[in-house]
Amino acid sequence: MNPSAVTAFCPGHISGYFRRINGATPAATGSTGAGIVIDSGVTARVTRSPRTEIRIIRRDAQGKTREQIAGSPILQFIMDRLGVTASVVTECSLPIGAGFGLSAAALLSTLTALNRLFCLNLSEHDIALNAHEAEVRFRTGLGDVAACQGGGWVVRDGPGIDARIHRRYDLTGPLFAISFGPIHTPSVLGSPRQMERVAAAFPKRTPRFGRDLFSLSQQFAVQSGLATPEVRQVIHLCSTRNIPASMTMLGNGVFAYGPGARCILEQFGEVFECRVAHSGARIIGESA
Ligand SMILES: Nc1ncnc2c1ncn2[C@@H]1O[C@H](COP(=O)(O)OP(=O)(O)OP(=O)(O)O)[C@@H](O)[C@H]1O
Ligand SMILES: CC(C)(CO)[C@@H](O)C(=O)[O-]
Repeated sequence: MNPSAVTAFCPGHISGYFRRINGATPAATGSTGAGIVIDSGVTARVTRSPRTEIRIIRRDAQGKTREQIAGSPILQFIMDRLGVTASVVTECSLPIGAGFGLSAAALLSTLTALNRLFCLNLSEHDIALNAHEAEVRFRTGLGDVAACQGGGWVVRDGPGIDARIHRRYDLTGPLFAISFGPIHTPSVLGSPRQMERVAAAFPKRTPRFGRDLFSLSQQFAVQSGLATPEVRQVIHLCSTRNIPASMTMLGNGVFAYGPGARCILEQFGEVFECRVAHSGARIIGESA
């Protein structure tokens, strides 16, 4: 029997460094780079409905609603493309637009849930392809969908979801992040001048281990000109205490590794704690 409601979860992704690659199609367009798939992301609950209604809810650590947004053009686009209507409620606790890859997580969790609700017979590959193409079209991300197909800290060797992706799990401790506010991703990704600086700052080698990812990302954040003064200040303070830290691409924020990071970050604002995720999008519940 077909379920009446399905809930799916997808982890978020913090990009440490990236370079835009333009392909002939959205599927072949994306980025290479490295980042961390995190165990905090987006949960999407979908139910049958004659009209599509989308609600985004952001909650605090206690489950209290902090923010509610009606509608999501990118989710609406993907649903129109699939030819389905449903009521969709997404929930997250990390801030939107702050470099946690939540648009990719929202797409992947919603598509995973819709696929089950309507028995669409899409493979995981089809789901990732649809999500990636939507991200590229809307300029909301380049490499987040590719990364969120699995867990770990990741190095992506090419653009798109079929690129070789190396997943590693040697960052076993807690990660902490703060946000000074969003950065409008489409404006940065759509600026040829900014993309030139980003390409020039792309590291000449790949990270050898988890902490190395932070060093390369830090150099990239500064050399690309993307690091804001407040991000630079926090990263500098972390460096003086030997704490790996860098900028959450593309958000005005910092992510840092290890137990000592919390007390530094909390001097600057609300601290979000997460860990490296071990898997990508999945169904977490359904009702008959
Ligand atoms: N949790 C969510 N639920 C549903 N839609 C979302 C969610 N997060 C983002 N979106 C959709 O994606 C659009 C673009 O989001 P945006 O790229 O700014 O967020 P992000 O992915 O968190 O940011 P970043 O690219 O910095 O990682 C939003 O305007 C919204 O329509
Ligand atoms: C462009 C980007 C930094 C923003 O989300 C990310 O998608 C990436 O790493 O390609």
